Amino acid sequence: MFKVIVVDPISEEGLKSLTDHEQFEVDINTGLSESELINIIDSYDALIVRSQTQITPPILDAAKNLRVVARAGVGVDNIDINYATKQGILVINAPDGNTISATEHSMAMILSMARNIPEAHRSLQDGNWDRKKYRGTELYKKTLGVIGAGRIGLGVAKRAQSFGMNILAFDPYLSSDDAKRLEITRATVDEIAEQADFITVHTPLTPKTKGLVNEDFFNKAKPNLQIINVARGGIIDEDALIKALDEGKIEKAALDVFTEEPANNTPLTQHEKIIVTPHLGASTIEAQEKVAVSVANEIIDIFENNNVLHAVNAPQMSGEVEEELRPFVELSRTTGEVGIQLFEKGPRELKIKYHGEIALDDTSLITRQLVMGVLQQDLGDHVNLINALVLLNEQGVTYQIEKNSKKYGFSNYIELELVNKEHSIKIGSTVLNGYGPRIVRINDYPVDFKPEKHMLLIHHNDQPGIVGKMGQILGEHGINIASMHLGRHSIGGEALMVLSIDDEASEETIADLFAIEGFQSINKVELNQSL
Ligand SMILES: NC(=O)C1=CN([C@@H]2O[C@H](COP(=O)(O)OP(=O)(O)OC[C@H]3O[C@@H](n4cnc5c(N)ncnc54)[C@H](O)[C@@H]3O)[C@@H](O)[C@H]2O)C=CC1
Ligand SMILES: O=C(O)CCC(=O)C(=O)O
Repeated sequence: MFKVIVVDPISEEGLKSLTDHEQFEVDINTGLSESELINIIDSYDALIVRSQTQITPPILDAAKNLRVVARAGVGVDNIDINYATKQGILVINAPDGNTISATEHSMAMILSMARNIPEAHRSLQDGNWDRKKYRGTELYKKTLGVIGAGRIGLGVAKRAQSFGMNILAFDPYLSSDDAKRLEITRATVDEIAEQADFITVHTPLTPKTKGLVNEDFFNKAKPNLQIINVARGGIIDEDALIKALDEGKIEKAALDVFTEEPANNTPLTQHEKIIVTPHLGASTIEAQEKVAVSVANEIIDIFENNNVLHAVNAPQMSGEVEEELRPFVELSRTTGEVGIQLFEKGPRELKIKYHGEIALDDTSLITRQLVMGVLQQDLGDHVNLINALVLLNEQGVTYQIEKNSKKYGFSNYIELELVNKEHSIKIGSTVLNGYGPRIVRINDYPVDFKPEKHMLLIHHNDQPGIVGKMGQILGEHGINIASMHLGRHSIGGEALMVLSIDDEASEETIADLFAIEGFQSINKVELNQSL
């Protein structure tokens, strides 16, 4: 039984798949303070929020059993993503459930602003009949600047086109092909500032987008500019906006979002040239149901099938893909475990190479498994697919990835190199058709073995009789050899022996083996499990 807590008001109808599911117990407990949530969170496996509840480090620290934080909406600014990631807690969102509602709200804001609807409504209610004062502006043949051409931005662009507007868009991910197909002109932020009659922003709030529309922008703007923000407070610098409106540099603004919400104590909500709504973009029956259905179904899929469709802090994972990549996934974690045990000291850098067909795949899951293998030795179960790269960074270890679709002797080849100032170790691995996962290279030695739970890797001189002596000593210690592989550079030169044994070798056994003439070093490798 998995326990889920819902801490913000969310469509209960939309949560039905979860509330009706026999494997899940759902508690709806909204309006909790931070300390109230801290007191109860440790018994829950999943947490569902909208935008009110702030998911802070103290809550995540107390959430000892939490696997998933689900945001029933797009923006995840109320969740401390970095901290959740560090704690190994998956964060998901519902990125398209409220797109249509936010798009339509943006159009409503543009139209209300252009036609002075809120002001005219209020004036008429006050007993006036003032038709001249509330003369508006047509959208037809005007230029709309869209900053952030994602789901909502493009939705607004499409609707604005049906009003006969020309669209300029700025988004680093908008390709020229897509722009052409959508009949949108790609433009810079400056070009939008200089040419647009209306502007709408639809980016997330990031260090790059914070204050993207600022005093400098307004100085370049046309005096008839009307601007809206239904994305996140702060993308338009609020002080600069008030100044530009007061100085007549632009004409009007419409805001659904604010840097501080609830926005009860700001001149923005009282300004005569600004129309406002209290973050209503996603507030429709349909959007709230869709986002609730989305997070409810995804939570079930995560706990039942390990499928993650809308991960915010992890690669997308699906049970199916994982099944397909399973041999590589297990092999890579094991490769990391073998690598760190052979390296002995802490590495400063990991160099990961993907060669052959696998280089064409999304390898993020495999990279994380390699890193998990490396870190698990010291960090144990705390490391998982969500936090592996963050914890690696915290250990002061960098990593780099090289991909080459050319084959490297095998149709697929993964190489992990652990590096520090003094030395480096390379472990090469592959999945052989019909034979499964294999380690095929250790440094410059070609080898071929399936990693097993108890192993010994012995550097020795290639000389007659050495294998017999080793077998005899292991026998005397009651240790059976399951398999043995030898790799050497040249006859009589340095060689590497890889032994799988049925039981762990004691320190005493290793000391006795080390006494064999010609043995240079012995590394004991203990894996969490055999492949
Ligand atoms: N007011 C409300 O109730 C709602 C607000 N939102 C907010 O609307 C915003 C957009 O949401 P979606 O369209 O669903 O997201 P999306 O992820 O589909 O689109 C965001 C777009 O912004 C672009 N972008 C990111 N950084 C940029 C930059 N520096 N300059 C230009 N473009 C940049 C991205 O490339 C992406 O195409 C988000 O902030 C979201 O939280 C979403 C739903 C409801
Ligand atoms: O849940 C809400 O009403 C806010 C929606 C929103 O801002 C978002 O999804 O980013």
